[in-house]
Amino acid sequence: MTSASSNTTFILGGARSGKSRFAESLVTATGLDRHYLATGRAWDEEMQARIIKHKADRGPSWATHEEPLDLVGALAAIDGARRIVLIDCLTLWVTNLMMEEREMEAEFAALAAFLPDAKARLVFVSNEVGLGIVPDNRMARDFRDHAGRLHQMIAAKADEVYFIAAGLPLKMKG
Ligand SMILES: Nc1nc2c(ncn2[C@@H]2O[C@H](COP(=O)(O)OP(=O)(O)OP(=O)(O)O)[C@@H](O)[C@H]2O)c(=O)[nH]1
Repeated sequence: MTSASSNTTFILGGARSGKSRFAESLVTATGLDRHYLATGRAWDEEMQARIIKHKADRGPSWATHEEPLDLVGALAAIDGARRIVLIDCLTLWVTNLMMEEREMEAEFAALAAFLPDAKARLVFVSNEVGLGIVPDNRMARDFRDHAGRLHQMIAAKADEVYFIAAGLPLKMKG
């Protein structure tokens, strides 16, 4: 559970590591107004079905927001005291920014600048994609590097950081 004073939590883990479930239980335990900010897009039927199930599993006590690119704009629109926002997930945001050929460092800097001013508590979820072998193509290497830089920035600013493996949280900071 996050401590009462923590404002930003970062949850990092592999695919199907249980990070989203851990993040959702952490948010629920705070008793604050729950907001889910999805960066993912329903690009095929499998993803559509997965999203429908995720929404049903979260239930009506969550407000759902979907924003693939303007993360800071979406956070600013949701922001407010007594609120907690689960952002799921940063690697999909990085993917979407790369597809639109956005200036990554500027996007990351805008997010870094927003964090200290946020009135809502923020819980970021992301995929650790840097533990395998070096990808054999340029785009995948760029993606891995952007994600790694963004993760370092968020972890440095977060009050609490967890790494999730096999459904088990390892607290790394806070
Ligand atoms: N657009 C949209 N996407 C959603 C919604 N709910 C969940 N998602 C997406 O579903 C993704 C997580 O689902 P999964 O692929 O099943 O989980 P995972 O991240 O591989 O696995 P875990 O580590 O176990 O959480 C998130 O990154 C979200 O972007 C929603 O309401 N709308």
